[in-house]
Amino acid sequence: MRVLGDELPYARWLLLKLRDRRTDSPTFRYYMREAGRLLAIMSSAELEWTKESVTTPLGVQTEELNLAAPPLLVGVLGAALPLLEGFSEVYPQAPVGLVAARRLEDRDGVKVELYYRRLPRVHEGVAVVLDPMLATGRTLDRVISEVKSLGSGKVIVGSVIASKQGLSFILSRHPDVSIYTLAVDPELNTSFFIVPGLGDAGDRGLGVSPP
Ligand SMILES: O=P(O)(O)OC[C@H]1O[C@H](OP(=O)(O)OP(=O)(O)O)[C@H](O)[C@@H]1O
Ligand SMILES: O=c1cc[nH]c(=O)[nH]1
Repeated sequence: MRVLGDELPYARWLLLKLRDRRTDSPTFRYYMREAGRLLAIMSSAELEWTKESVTTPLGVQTEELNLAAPPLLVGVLGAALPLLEGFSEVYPQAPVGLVAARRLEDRDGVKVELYYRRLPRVHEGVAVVLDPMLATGRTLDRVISEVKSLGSGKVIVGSVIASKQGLSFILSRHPDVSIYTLAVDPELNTSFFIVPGLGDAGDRGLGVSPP
C-alpha cells in the first residue's frame, strides 16, 4: 500500500484544496482530476510495459517504454467520475467500466447494493478500481470481488482518502490488491463518513445532491 501524501508535498496540497469546505464544485472537480492523474502516474510501475525502439530527430535510435496492455479502469459512480477522468487522461487507450453502488446503513453497519454494472464479460489483465472515498470499505469489497470475477490477474485500487478501518477491512478481504491513496484518516463518524475527510465526494464533485 502507498500513501502518496507521505511521499509528496504535491499530494498534500491537493488534499488541502479537496478538504477545504470553501472549495466550490468546479474547483473540487478540477483537483479530483489532478488526484486521478497523480494516482495514474504513481501506480505506473504496477502496469505491464514493453521496451520500444524510437528514432529521435537526430536520427539516433534509443529504447523507451510503451504500455504492453492498457488496464481496465473501473469507476464507482458517481464520486469517482472526475477521478476516473484524470486517470484516463494519462492512459487514454484504457477501456472504462462503470459500476454504481448504494450504501444502506442500518444498526449493524453498512450493506452495499450494486445496482448498475457496465463491465466487459472477461478481463484477464490488470484492472484499476477508482473510488475517492474508502470509508467502511464495503463498497470497494463488492466492486473488487466483481472485478476479480471477470478474471483480472491483478487489481489496483486508486483512492483519495481511506479510513484506517476501511483499509484494514479491504486488506483482510483482499490481501492481493495494491492500494494507492493520498491520505489515511483516523476514523468514521456515526454516519460512516470519514473524519476529518472531505465531506460527500459525490455531491461536491458533481455539484448536485441526490434526493
Ligand atoms: O467504504 P464505504 O463505506 O462503502 O463508502 C464508500 C462509498 O461512499 C461513496 O459513495 P456514496 O455512497 O457517497 O455515493 P455517491 O458517489 O453517489 O455520492 C464513495 O464514493 C464510495 O463509493
Ligand atoms: O466520507 C465519506 C464517506 C462516504 N462517502 C463520501 O462521499 N464521503
